[in-house]
Amino acid sequence: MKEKKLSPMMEHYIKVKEENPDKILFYRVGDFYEMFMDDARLASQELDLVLTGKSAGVEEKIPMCGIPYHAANSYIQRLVKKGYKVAICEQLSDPATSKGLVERGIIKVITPGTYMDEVMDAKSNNYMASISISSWNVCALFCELSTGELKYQILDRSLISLEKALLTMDTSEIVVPVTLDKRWLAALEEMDTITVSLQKKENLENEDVKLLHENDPEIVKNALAQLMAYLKETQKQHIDHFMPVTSMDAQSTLVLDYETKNHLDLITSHSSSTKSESLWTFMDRCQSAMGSRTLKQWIEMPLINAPKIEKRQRAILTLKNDFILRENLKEHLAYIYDMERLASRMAYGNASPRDVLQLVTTLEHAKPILELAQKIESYPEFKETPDCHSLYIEIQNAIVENPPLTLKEGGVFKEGYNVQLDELRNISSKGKNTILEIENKEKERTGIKSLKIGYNRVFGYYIEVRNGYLNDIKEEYGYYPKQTLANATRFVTSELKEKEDQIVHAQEEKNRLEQELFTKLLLRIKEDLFDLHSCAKALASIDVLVSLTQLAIDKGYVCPVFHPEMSVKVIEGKHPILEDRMKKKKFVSNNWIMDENNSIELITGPNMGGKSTYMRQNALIVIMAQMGSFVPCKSCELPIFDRIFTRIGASDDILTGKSTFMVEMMEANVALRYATKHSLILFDEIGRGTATYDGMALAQAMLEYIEEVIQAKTLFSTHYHELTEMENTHARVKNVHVDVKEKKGEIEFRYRMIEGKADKSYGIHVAKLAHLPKVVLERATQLLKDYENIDNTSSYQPSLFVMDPIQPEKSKLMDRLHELDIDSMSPREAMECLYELKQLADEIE
Ligand SMILES: Nc1ncnc2c1ncn2[C@@H]1O[C@H](COP(=O)(O)OP(=O)(O)OP(=O)(O)O)[C@@H](O)[C@H]1O
Repeated sequence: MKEKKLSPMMEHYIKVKEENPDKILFYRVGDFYEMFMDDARLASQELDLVLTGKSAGVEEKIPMCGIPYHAANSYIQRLVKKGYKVAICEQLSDPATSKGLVERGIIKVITPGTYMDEVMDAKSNNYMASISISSWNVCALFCELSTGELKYQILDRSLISLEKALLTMDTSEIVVPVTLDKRWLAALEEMDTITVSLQKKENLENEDVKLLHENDPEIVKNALAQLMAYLKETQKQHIDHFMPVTSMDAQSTLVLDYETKNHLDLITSHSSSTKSESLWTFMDRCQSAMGSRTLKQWIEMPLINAPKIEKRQRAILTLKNDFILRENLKEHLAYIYDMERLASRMAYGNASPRDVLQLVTTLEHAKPILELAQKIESYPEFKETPDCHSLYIEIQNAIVENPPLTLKEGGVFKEGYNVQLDELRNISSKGKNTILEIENKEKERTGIKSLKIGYNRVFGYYIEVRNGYLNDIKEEYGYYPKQTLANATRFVTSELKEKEDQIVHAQEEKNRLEQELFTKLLLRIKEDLFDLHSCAKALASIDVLVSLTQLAIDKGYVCPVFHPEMSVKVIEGKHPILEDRMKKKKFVSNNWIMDENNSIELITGPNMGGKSTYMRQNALIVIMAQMGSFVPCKSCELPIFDRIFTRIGASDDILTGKSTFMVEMMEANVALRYATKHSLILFDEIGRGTATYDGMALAQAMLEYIEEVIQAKTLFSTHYHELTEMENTHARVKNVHVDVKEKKGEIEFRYRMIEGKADKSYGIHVAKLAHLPKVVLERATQLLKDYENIDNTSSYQPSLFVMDPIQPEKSKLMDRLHELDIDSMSPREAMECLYELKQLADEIE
């Protein structure tokens, strides 16, 4: 018996699938994208599709599911959001005219990092990162296809720093070299939210070299070459709408690492309370998506340069004082679409006529916005910003006021824009009249009143005559029968055919010409891409400045003052979000005052007393101040901080599954190693995760180290009351505590920070508030009395020993030496590394 073989189409499918094992293959068959075998099983589950079977030549049916091609976008979006890659295998030849198997091939691969449909979340970025590794360090080159942004970060050669950098940027996909160390690859693949793609090494194409600056390190060049090769492979075209790469230079911004951003709920809120929100969503009064994204960047990267901060402050002050200017700007900003993404989509070539309309609307308002913004004196660059007005005039002259959603429907261009298009439009619209004229003429000469001319896709135009009148058709009329129906016959005449050819031809020509003109228009827009991006950036900044002004006005915030000394004077500071959320109770404001010689505020007081809130509010005030915003307090004098370290609340490590205590120690370690005199450290109940004496000993040792060596401004909350003794022995330690009132065994929280130490913990009182069983509370009270009678503190000695300080530079040097993989270094890398080691060593002196 002859062995059954797979059908040629299935054989082709299997071949393509073998070449793309890590992608879900959308295989175009007629009006559907079909998925087969494992892909079909997976997609049917992920997309709730019905799994059917296809007879593909062999006995057993092959699992199959499909989606209509016109609805593919939403399915692709769902798969990509879940981290899958989708390869689109399209029909490349027309099934109607091709003989044998229709030619098919992959036209595009859509991945989490390359997805750039218009429905993507407008306010958030979708970064993908190309990772290149040398034996010395790691470069993460972040790119956003939808905005054309390229920026890099150079990190230590450590997996943890890479993972944190990727999480900080909310990276959806990474491209790594195929040669990547197996251990690293496995760890990166384990990260839940990131899709990993491998790429072979390629050289950087000449035209992409212009994206780099002369002094960009070699490792950045490698990352760019790898990224461009990957994009070419997946997008099947060379991407040429990127802006030149920029460095995410840590030196010019206040460093907030991944943990700090999380602990302070800067971008996403981690609290389970539905009322809570992040600082970003709280502050955001931007009218455009570009503005919201820029505000996010300002929050994540506050400045450390006083003139740059003051530039933003002065702009807010101008806008605050000029009501008319502010209101006029707001009026125009309401019409600003996502110009950054629109311009990139156009340069990429997948823009729709509606996108072009949105760009025109944006540009129409860009000019008055930039003109108005010239009044903001601290931003002289707004005077130089291109308003792209001539491009606006050109597009406006081309596009109708209300263009259709897609090009297919036609009617995108204005009358008078192109002579040839007008002529073709004339012919096809006249065509309808011509057909009507023929119908009337035929009715007259045959005398058949019911005769009519119709159209179908198979026969084109035809004359339909009811069968009862067939005898009235004379031979000289030249009627050729085309189709016989039950009660009528359809004919054509040579005149009808000739007119039909003209009409159909004009229609096809018209469509082709509109497509051609639209492509030309996109290319014209692409010529101004650079200007469009600078204009978009300026509009986004103006939007943020107006938004910050409105926030300051709505909430009565004040302008912070910066000084070179390391003293802090925040009068009546408030937690911006908590203050706003409190409806029934009033938020109690608190001063935060630390003079030059003060380094540590040791905060004691009962649980629920407001210690964490006080620490967080101070960190948020610092961040808001250094991003240029006004702040929630009565007056505010601050130094410029270089970095904020936080250890607040209990959390496990989402990366490596470390215990709460371990994470606490690791975070404390980072602060102790890298904090400087200009840093701000927030330690919330450090040491509570272990036995009391262990915890207390660790806490005191850390405090002593900060006090004696680092001298960073530190807010340290604790329930170890013994630590408050340090105030007497360590000059830079100051005790503060939260005020509570105790009345007949009940406590009343005052949320006010006052000088001095707390005398009691009130833990049992708080437990009572939580409605613990009465018997448990009674037993605890009794035990507490017993404990208090044993004098524990007499054995406790606040230490005065002087520690050998860890020099941050020295530990950095040692870390680097340990990390070195000398065998895999090229002579050049070895040389570069030697220079860097020498520099580190010099810094220690
Ligand atoms: N300044 C304030 N004004 C009004 N209410 C406040 C203030 N500070 C805190 N609260 C309220 O008290 C609650 C507890 O505050 P917070 O978490 O800061 O206490 P805590 O002292 O850190 O407690 P624990 O030691 O248990 O962590 C807050 O959720 C808020 O509702």
